[in-house]
Amino acid sequence: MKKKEGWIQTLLSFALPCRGKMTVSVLFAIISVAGGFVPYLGVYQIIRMFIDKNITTAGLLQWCGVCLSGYAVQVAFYAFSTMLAHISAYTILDGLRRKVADRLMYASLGTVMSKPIGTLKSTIVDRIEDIEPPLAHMIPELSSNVLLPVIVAAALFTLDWRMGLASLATVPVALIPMAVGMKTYNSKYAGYMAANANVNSIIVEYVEGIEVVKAFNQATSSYEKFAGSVRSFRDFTMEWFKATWASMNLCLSILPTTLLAVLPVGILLYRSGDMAPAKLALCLMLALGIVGPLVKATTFINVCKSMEYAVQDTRELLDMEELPEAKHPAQLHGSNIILKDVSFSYTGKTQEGVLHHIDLEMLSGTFTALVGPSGCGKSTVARLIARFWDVTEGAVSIGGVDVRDIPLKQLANQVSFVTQDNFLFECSLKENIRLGKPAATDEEVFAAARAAQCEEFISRLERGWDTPAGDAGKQLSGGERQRIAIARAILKDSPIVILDEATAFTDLENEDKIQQSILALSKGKTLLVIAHRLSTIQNADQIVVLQKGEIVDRGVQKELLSRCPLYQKLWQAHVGSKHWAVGAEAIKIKEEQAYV
Ligand SMILES: Nc1ncnc2c1ncn2[C@@H]1O[C@H](COP(=O)(O)OP(=O)(O)OP(=O)(O)O)[C@@H](O)[C@H]1O
Repeated sequence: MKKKEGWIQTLLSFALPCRGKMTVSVLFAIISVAGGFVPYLGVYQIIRMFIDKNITTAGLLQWCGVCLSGYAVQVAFYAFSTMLAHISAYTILDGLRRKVADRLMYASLGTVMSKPIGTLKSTIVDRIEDIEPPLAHMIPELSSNVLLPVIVAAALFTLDWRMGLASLATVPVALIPMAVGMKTYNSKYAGYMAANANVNSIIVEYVEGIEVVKAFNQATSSYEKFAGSVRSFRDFTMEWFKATWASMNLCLSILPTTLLAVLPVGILLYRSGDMAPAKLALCLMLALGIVGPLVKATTFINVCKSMEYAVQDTRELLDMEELPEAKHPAQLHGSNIILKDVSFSYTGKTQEGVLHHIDLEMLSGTFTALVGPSGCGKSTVARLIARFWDVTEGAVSIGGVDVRDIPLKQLANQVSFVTQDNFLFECSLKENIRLGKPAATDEEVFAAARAAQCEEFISRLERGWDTPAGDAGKQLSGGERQRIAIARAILKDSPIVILDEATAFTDLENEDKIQQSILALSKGKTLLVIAHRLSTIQNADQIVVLQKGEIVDRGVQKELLSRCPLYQKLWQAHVGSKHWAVGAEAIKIKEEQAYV
């Protein structure tokens, strides 16, 4: 089994495309730190001039200039270092988001759908963003905050090893309460992240389900659930804070007390004649210089931890298994679709199978309809043809080639899938239709929309074709949204069209328009309709009746009506529902009863 790599290794692999810029950024940070050290030396020389009574204006100006130059180098290189670190950080973030998006595209739909939408959103938007501050700030800041005390301590040891030791004397003392506070840090941080994820998912559920919440008057109980999770998040963080604030504050109070040891040692050395006053002044200045950066470095502990989680969550998405893909374009012969002894289970376990030994042939240019009770596996058949999942047993082929041997892009060009969701993207209606063929001219888009019977309702909208889908979505009926999706598929003009009908029931006018748009879409194509409205499939070349994942009969409508009890039942239910359509009240009742 492949050994799981550590998060730092993973982060470094993310940073690989920017390794040049990152290295230069670190180098600049080091130069900046070295520049920051120069003023200490300048001040030391000035103090020496005073003590030796050797003060000259030129000497003073010279050392002031040295101090200023050192400071200028520190500031300028720090700015360059942060700039490079930011450019690298955003380039890395951009690359990561693209890679995750690619993974979502090439992983099986099942793998993607097994991740809660809240988790996907929070990883792609928030968690990846969490990697930016550490990358952009930690490199220059951490390198200076760690490197500067190290250089200063080394300088102190060089000047006098006793002063060097004294300057570090309080550090181990400060580390004791810190170690106590950090004892449960990993488990507490994990708990914090879990509580945070819980709040996130409850917020997403609350917002996404707001329609149901309102419809079923669940505002109070849903709000309580939401408020409860926020409360428990607050309680958890408060408890953690209470448990650690004393030790962490103790650590932060002890860390800056370097003078407590340096001052007495320095005075003793001075009195014994081992240390000149100028050297003592320099040692005291240097000792003070250790404190600030060290305290700042402790704040990076949390930043590192949040980055660890962000890197791991991102890695998890990047590790999603991709569907194995053929490398070379396949030679397809027509657009026949053949399912040969196909069995399928969403879980991969045979005993939980949804389809059992399906043999089905759809010839090029013919119209096939799949009917059957709800949950019998109609949509699953369609998804296997579009290779949203791979079959568990058997094979699906298009144009004589197993779909697993057709590159995904080529397959996507072969098949138009109009699903029940009729998802509209956040752009204008015109652009939503153009998604079917990005290079299409406006005229081609309008022609497709006309063929899909969209023109009339789009012209009713104030901004017409340019209405943003979000605004339009609120004003469009389910049937109208479906016609937009059909227009998209007409424009795509692929040889195979799969239509998963949206609703079991629609008003007669809408049904007629949908019928006309399907007719325009399916001219000369291999058409597969997952039928909920049996009136739309009466003229199908073959109607396939599914029950519990098995084909129970197939034929044209006339044949099935004469011999297939299940089809007769479905037809009766459909015809019955038509009668109910007379009154608006009745429509509601029948919608609840419709089970096809
Ligand atoms: N992503 C999934 N993961 C696990 N099980 C699923 C998934 N999608 C569907 N199923 C199950 O597979 C079975 C067949 O579902 P499918 O959607 O193919 O039925 P259908 O005949 O199209 O139903 P409907 O007419 O209600 O749309 C059902 O029992 C369903 O619960």
